[in-house]
Amino acid sequence: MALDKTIYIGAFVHCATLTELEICTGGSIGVGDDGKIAFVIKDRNSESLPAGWEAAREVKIKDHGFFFPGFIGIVSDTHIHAPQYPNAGVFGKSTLLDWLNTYTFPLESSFSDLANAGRIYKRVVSRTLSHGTTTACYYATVHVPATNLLADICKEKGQRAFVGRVCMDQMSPDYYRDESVDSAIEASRACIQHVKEIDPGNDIITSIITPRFALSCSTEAMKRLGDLHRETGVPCQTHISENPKEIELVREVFPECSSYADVYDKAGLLTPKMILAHAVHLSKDERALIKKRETKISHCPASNTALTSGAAKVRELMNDGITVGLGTDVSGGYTPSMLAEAREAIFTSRHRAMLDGDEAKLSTEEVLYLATRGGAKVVGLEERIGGFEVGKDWDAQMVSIVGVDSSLDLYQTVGPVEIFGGESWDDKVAKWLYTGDDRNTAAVWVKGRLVHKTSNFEG
Ligand SMILES: O=c1[nH]c(=O)c2nc[nH]c2[nH]1
Repeated sequence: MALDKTIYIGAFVHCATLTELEICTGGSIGVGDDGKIAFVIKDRNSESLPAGWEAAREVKIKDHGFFFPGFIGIVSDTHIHAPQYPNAGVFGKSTLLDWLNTYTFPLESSFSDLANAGRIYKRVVSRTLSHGTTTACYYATVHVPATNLLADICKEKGQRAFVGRVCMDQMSPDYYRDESVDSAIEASRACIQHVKEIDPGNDIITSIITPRFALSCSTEAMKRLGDLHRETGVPCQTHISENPKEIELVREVFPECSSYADVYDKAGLLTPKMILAHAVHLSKDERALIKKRETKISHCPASNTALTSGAAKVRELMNDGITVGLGTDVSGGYTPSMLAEAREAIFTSRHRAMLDGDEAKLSTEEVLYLATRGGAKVVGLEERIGGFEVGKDWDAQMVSIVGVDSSLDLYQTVGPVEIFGGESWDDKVAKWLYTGDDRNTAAVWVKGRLVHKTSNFEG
């Protein structure tokens, strides 16, 4: 469907590098009818519009707001369990292995009911879009029809998504598991085929091979999934080194492997197109192997704290040259908001700094980078999304922030971000990060298509 050529006018902010934001307060970005950025004007006072754009539609930022790249889930969200959304905030005092058995497997098994799956998946996609998540890496369940439905819903609502059918053929409950290696592979192939049919060019939907984690997959299943990965080129995602008891069990179940990372490596799964979630307790040798294989990591700080899994050493991972993004890990993580996740990443890093020294601290700029450009690299789309450059897709959110006006009632302002007038632009971005929420996400676009808007959006 062709889109209107549109010029987005006003302040825009994106990550120039890991440590620097580029803030253009008087900019214009032209987006063509193909949803791609056609031009970027950083200062409207000194540059004029390219020819042919005089009659284009205009969308203007008001007050203290700005355009920001969509989150890659890494905001992009690089790790989210869509079927677990009804349990967001429900985890008690559990830790990973009892949490899976008490809360997670019973809920996921209910996705054999397609009507139930549709109700929940529609909500997850709408909710994550409302928080500015333009790309999400979803774990679905073992069920083929429900997984395919999630892909259909993402396509219909316009969210860029990686959709994975979960494989689990061992150490899983009788009521929720793959019956055999053959049936697991066949079901994975069926989901890959479905995505090929609904989006042959992976324009916005991509299938992703998803062994749940080493404990729930036999060596044979992981090897066959590794073969499927090589044969199809379809990316992969799984969990690694999240919880000490889990790691101990992996050692017992796979005595022939030298480490958790080695289990995946021996199966042919440790590749540049694999996303490993958590990576809390990796050894130096495992980090070196992951770096060598160019495998990516999704840092999930909210979940790691909620399930008391540990505080990942993100600075160490980044210093090693490993590509890191952010994941909400709903429902190990309590929030579908990447903005909240970015805050959690900052606070987890402050706790690390109290143990390891100040270098561990992550800055505002760094977590916003992880949530945008970092996430784009994790999902292999850094040429297409993550920042505002000519040729990239317009995956963006309009951040709406109004100044404090004493004539307005407390609840007539937009969300809890309070701008009193003395703030620099860096301060405004920091205030959004620390105090903002989805009320500040006035509109969201994926590949130029408006996929979410609130009453604060006029355009
Ligand atoms: O955070 C997590 N969520 C899950 O669903 C899961 N499964 C295995 N390991 C896991 N970790």
